[in-house]
Amino acid sequence: MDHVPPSSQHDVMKVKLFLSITKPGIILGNLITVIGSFFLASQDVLNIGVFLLLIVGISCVIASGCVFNNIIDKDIDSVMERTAKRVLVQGLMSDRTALRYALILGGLGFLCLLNINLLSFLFGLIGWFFYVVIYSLWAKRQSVYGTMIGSVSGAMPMAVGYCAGANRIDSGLMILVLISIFWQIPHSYAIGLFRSDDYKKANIPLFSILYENKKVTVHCLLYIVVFTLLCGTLYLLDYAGTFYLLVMMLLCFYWIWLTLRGFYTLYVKKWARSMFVFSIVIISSFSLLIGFNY
Ligand code: HEM
Ligand SMILES: CC(C)=CCC/C(C)=C/CC/C(C)=C/COP(=O)(O)OP(=O)(O)O
Repeated sequence: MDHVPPSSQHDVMKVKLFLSITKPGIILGNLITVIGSFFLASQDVLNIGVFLLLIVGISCVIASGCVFNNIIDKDIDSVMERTAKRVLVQGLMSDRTALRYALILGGLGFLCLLNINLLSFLFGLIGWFFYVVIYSLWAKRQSVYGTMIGSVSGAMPMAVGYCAGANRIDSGLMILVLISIFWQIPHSYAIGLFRSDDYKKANIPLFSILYENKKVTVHCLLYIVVFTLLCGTLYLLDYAGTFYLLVMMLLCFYWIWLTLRGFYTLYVKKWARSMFVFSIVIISSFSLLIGFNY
């Protein structure tokens, strides 16, 4: 027998809807990079108040962007198997409610970032603008460069974290942004390969759909080699220590080896999925290492 009263069950369902429409997986992934870059930039002094404002602020700003994306992408999401069960596609929430929710999340998030410093606020705004306006409204549907544009937005949470800790633009910030961009492109090309049927159905002009697998693999390899060099540069400029360098180089070489296997694999989707999983492993390890090994 079910002992939960129907009204509480209804409330739990509602909370779940409001949570899932914010894409919690993407928020959590970004939070790992935000925390790493904040700890790296904070060096000796860790301001707990700023840390809390940062976590709440950037989570709400990303959540706002993701709810807007859900509203804009409803037609695309409805034809892709992976996204067909999303809240708005299923009609479980009205667009109007979602829009109000996105505005409240954005307002709250930007207020928190503004209370940290102007740079954190501005980088948050750039990230939101790139994701909602340039990526979701235009590039994802129209341009083969959609992934590059999306990756600019995805790099901004790291810039926000860095500026919350250091409040300046310097070589450390620029390398972190580049590392994030060069990581995201193979991350999303891999997804494009193992979800190719979905993206074809939705008519999304992804690089990994328009070009043959070998060319995509060559591009992934180039991005990952540059990512490796950038990781090394962070050590050379003294932003990270020897333990960071050793572990990162091992992980990068493994990623390069995994990419090379793409040239002769017969199971492209299986290989692409392993590239996606490893991209998550390497960015999480990177964030932990820069955060704890000054
Ligand atoms: C720093 C930026 C990024 C981070 C930290 C990140 C992190 C993640 C994480 C942790 C997941 C798994 C959780 C989930 O599926 O909800 C994921 C999935 C995904 N990411 Fe990323 N991502 C970033 C950028 C991008 C970019 C630029 C794109 C595409 C242009 C992208 C597209 C996707 C898609 C489509 C999935 C779902 C994959 C699937 O299950 O089929 N991500 N990302
Ligand atoms: C400050 C700020 C708001 C930064 C943005 C952070 C962020 C959301 C990063 C992910 C970037 C991205 C292009 C994801 C794919 O979206 P998609 O719409 O192609 O994914 P989907 O198919 O799962 O909807």
